[in-house]
Amino acid sequence: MREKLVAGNWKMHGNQAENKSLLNAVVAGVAELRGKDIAVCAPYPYLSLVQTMLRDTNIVWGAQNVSQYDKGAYTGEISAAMLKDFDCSYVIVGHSERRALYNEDSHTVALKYVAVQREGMVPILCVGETLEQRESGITEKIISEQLDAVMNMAGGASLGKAVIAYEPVWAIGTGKTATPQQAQEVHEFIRARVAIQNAEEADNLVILYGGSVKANNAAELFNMPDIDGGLIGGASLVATEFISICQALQN
Ligand SMILES: O=C[C@H](O)COP(=O)(O)O
Repeated sequence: MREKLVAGNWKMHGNQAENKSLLNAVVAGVAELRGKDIAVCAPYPYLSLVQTMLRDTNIVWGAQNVSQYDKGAYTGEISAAMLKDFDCSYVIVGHSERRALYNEDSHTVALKYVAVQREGMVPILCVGETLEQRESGITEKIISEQLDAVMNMAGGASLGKAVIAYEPVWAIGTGKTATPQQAQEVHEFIRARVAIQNAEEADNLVILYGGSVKANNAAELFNMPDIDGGLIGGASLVATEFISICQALQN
């Protein structure tokens, strides 16, 4: 039985005061949801703050990126071991903003994925197509390439302890959500693709949907058979919205 998960991705937003007030509200608002998997992925400078504020709560925290290297002369980079040192649970890898704005290719994403798993954390691997790719009918080809880079990684990246987030690029921050049916179709494809290599892992794999999830559409999305929760951007910055989205896990 797969556990559903809601993970907030704060992206590059917030400051100490705003983060404290957001977390205070969210912690109180989801306290009754003990047993549900809830995470927030904060910007690096706030890792310590988030770690401290979430101690003894039912929310875990994650990071939004990681270096593919273990250690060394990589100015400005943050290693998986450093994140683990702050009790990080999840690390987003391959977000479309990083693929598009920082030229992260699927091979680099796969190296990051492996680095996260090596430290015992759970990677949230983002995959998804642009509008142009969808309209050209190559959504499945794009997703397959992004998945295969990880599945075919030498040394064997496991999809056993991982989360996949399907994030159609055209739905991110646009207010244009994929319909539950559109999302379900791709989620089902992802699970089937993973099942070719390992049916049990595919069955247990948590696949999140991300892209303009709000309080008013979360339940409908999360009720689809292959949608196991959400990766939430903008709405994770608004306590009432994020709490309602977490509550939608119960339906
Ligand atoms: O990581 C989160 C996604 O990019 C979705 O962002 P959004 O909810 O603001 O559309």
